[in-house]
Amino acid sequence: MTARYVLTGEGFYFVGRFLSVGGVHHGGSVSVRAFILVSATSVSVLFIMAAGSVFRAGLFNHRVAIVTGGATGIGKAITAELLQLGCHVVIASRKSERLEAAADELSQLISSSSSASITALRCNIRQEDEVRNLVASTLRLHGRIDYLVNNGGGQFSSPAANMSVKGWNAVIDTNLTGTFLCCREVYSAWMKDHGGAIVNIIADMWRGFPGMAHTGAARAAVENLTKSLAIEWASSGVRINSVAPGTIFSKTAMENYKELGPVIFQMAVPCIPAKRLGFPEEISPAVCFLLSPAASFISGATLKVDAGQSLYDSVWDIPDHTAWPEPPEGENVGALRDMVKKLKPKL
Ligand SMILES: CCC/C=C/C(=O)SCCNC(=O)CCNC(=O)[C@H](O)C(C)(C)COP(=O)([O-])OP(=O)([O-])OC[C@H]1O[C@@H](n2cnc3c(N)ncnc32)[C@H](O)[C@@H]1OP(=O)([O-])[O-]
Ligand SMILES: NC(=O)C1=CN([C@@H]2O[C@H](COP(=O)(O)OP(=O)(O)OC[C@H]3O[C@@H](n4cnc5c(N)ncnc54)[C@H](OP(=O)(O)O)[C@@H]3O)[C@@H](O)[C@H]2O)C=CC1
Repeated sequence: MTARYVLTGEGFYFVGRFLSVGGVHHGGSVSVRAFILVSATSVSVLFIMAAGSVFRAGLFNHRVAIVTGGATGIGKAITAELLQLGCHVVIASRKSERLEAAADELSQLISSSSSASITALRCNIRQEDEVRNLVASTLRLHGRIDYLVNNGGGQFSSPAANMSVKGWNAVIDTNLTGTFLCCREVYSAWMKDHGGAIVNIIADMWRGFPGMAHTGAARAAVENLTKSLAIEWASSGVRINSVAPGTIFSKTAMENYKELGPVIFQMAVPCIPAKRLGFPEEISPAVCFLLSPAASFISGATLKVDAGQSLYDSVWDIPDHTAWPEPPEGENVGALRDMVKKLKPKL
């Protein structure tokens, strides 16, 4: 059953709390699905999920967020969810056309009674002066910055041996240094004195990132940066956490890899315990949770949102080879040779 509601009052923090929700509050504008459990003696609302957000509408009213890369893919889903929660969102990236198109589209999500707004600002996070301008412009516009989502970034696919220094640096400068610059500027200009919450998007780089080693190195560094800043900035009331997505499909993510895009995404599916790709709308609730008061005691943490992918298989195939040095001679190597001799006739 689908209906239209505005969720107000207490209750809608995240899915885990749904079963303790006592009442449903009706109004007008956020589309939700209600699952109704009917038994012989009672009819009860089992749980309710907003199409755009599972959180309480108005949770981020009058708050201000910067989302880098907020015009596409995961960043766009985060922006949409923040807007539905009443937040003023500034989206920032390099391509003005994309930014403006997304701002136009996403502004349709804002109901006339909402205090939310969306602003598009061009910024290359690799450029220190552009990051400084982004933060200054946001403060001029809204007078505060409560949240920063470092989502802008990316990489190209290449064996490490073929990477030029320029290509390596482009990825490190974007994913690591860009994230650092955004954190530092937002902290210095606002959060140092007023607190706030930061989420850094990293990746499933727990077993390395073969085929995209530059991004694996950068994301692992951002995870460590997150921990350092969680300690250094705790006394300012700043919480900072990371979200590590698994393989998340979006049109723009696929296009980034050009003709390899469909192959890269298709190859990942067997390695995902869910046996399907993830979607940006499956990342944004984790980000909103970490920004929200529901995460008030969480800092320096990483939330994997990958359906268990990081615990499972790798897309990187290692062909059979004899390139490794022989093991040291001894009784165990001898025993192995004997075992192989006995097994061989049966193979
Ligand atoms: C599915 C798996 C999980 C998915 C994870 C995701 O993140 S999905 C999200 C995916 N979304 C994104 O990743 C979105 C954002 N990504 C990007 O903007 C780019 O991928 C970027 C980070 C490389 C920056 O690029 P840019 O053009 O602004 O950078 P630039 O002009 O400053 O220097 C570029 C230098 O880097 C090199 N090089 C670049 N491309 C290739 C290549 N294909 N081949 C080889 N090399 C390449 C080359 O050396 C080049 O210099 P050259 O030889 O031209 O003088
Ligand atoms: N999709 C996936 O499977 C995974 C994605 N990630 C990461 O999540 C983030 C979002 O990716 P996704 O939505 O999938 O892919 P997209 O390609 O849609 O998003 C990347 C975004 O980053 C922006 N961006 C790139 N470089 C810069 C820069 N120098 N300055 C400012 N903005 C920049 C891009 O905008 P513009 O080009 O206009 O600058 C774009 O909006 C990225 O950091 C990505 O690497 C992590 C793990 C898995």
